[in-house]
Amino acid sequence: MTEQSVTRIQVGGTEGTAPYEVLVGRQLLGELPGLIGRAGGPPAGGRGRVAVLHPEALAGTGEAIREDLAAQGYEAIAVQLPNAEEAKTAEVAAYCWKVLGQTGFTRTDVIIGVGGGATTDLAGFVAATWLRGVRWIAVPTTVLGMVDAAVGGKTGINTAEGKNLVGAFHPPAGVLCDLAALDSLPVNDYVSGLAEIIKAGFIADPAILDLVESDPEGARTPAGRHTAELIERSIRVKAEVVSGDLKESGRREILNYGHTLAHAIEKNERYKWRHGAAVSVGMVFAAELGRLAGRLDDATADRHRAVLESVGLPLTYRGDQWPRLLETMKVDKKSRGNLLRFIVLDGLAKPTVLEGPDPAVLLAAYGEVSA
Ligand SMILES: NC(=O)c1ccc[n+]([C@@H]2O[C@H](COP(=O)([O-])OP(=O)(O)OC[C@H]3O[C@@H](n4cnc5c(N)ncnc54)[C@H](O)[C@@H]3O)[C@@H](O)[C@H]2O)c1
Ligand SMILES: O=C(O)C(=O)C[C@@H](O)[C@H](O)[C@H](O)COP(=O)(O)O
Ligand SMILES: [Zn+2]
Repeated sequence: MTEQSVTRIQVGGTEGTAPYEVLVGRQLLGELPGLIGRAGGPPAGGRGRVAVLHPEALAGTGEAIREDLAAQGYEAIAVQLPNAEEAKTAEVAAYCWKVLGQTGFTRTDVIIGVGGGATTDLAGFVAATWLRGVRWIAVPTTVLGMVDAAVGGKTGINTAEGKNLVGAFHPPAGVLCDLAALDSLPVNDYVSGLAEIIKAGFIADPAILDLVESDPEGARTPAGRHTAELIERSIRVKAEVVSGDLKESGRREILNYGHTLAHAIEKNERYKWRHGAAVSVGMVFAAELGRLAGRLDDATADRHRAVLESVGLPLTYRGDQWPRLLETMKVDKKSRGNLLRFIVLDGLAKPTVLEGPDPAVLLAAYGEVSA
């Protein structure tokens, strides 16, 4: 991809939803008005209303986008959200509904979520629920947001009982990934997104793992020589999966690799852990579970620790938390009644579901990630 070129990745429409594009490039914000129009925007002539939802850390960016849209004739408001997971609450959603109600937001108006995955999850959830569904556009500004959260239509909030337990499947009308946004991303947040990239490598595209292993230091920075390819390959993995299973009735579950334990860790840490850090530990756990269940070869299981550690992601969690983590995993969205279900690998890029593993095997796998 050259400096000014834009990569367009298609996400197919399914289950009554429209197809959309994920744009990857630089200086992409000029694409917003066109996307708003294609999003079934306001009546001809009228520019209508646009709500730019952004985190506190991106107040300048949010206001700049609002000003630009106002200059183009939109009635544009900016709504500041808390940073990170503090945005993914019912209270913040209710605040957004109040603002939209007071602004007279109608079904031809558009919500724009500008921020990381926590912001786009909340913005998408507000779009899914306001007036039973208005259109929205995602402008992810983190690695994790670009390669995963903004694509695929999963939106939602956390509750005291668990991660993402309230939400809706509500695909965006388009996704703008401006790689320039990554220049200001703190390194720990940047590295957190690498967990989802490495996940895509293990479940579907092993070339991603080769790229990370060839330059782990470079993988940790926006200036890395493989940055654009790592991001685009990961988006393509997600786009291909969600194009065939929007509502996770089957194959989409593979994108949840490492997440059963990850979400339990995030809840146990009161959502203070970065999602990617929890997913990293969750993937090592899932690899050990696959190995102990006789499904995964040693080389691929061992490769998990090597690749994740090479970019600075954690491999272990507190060893004294198993009972609480197990309880939380029971309300994981992949569970069916009392049946625990895990995504494991039958080999590299061969994800599958392991149903009802022996509790002793689960405990032994946890022992392998216990600090
Ligand atoms: N819906 C999905 O399919 C999906 C997929 C993966 C993850 N997620 C969710 O995404 C969330 C994690 O997203 P994340 O890793 O992007 O974290 P995040 O949204 O919490 O952002 C991390 C921090 O960086 C700040 N920030 C964002 N962009 C920045 C930038 N360009 N420069 C400087 N600071 C910036 C944010 O304000 C925040 O403080 C989790 O809640 C996870 O559950 C959702
Ligand atoms: O898009 C999906 O499907 C995923 O599982 C992607 C995950 O990386 C993401 O964290 C997702 O939010 C987890 O889904 P959940 O249904 O377990 O909340
Ligand atoms: Zn995830």
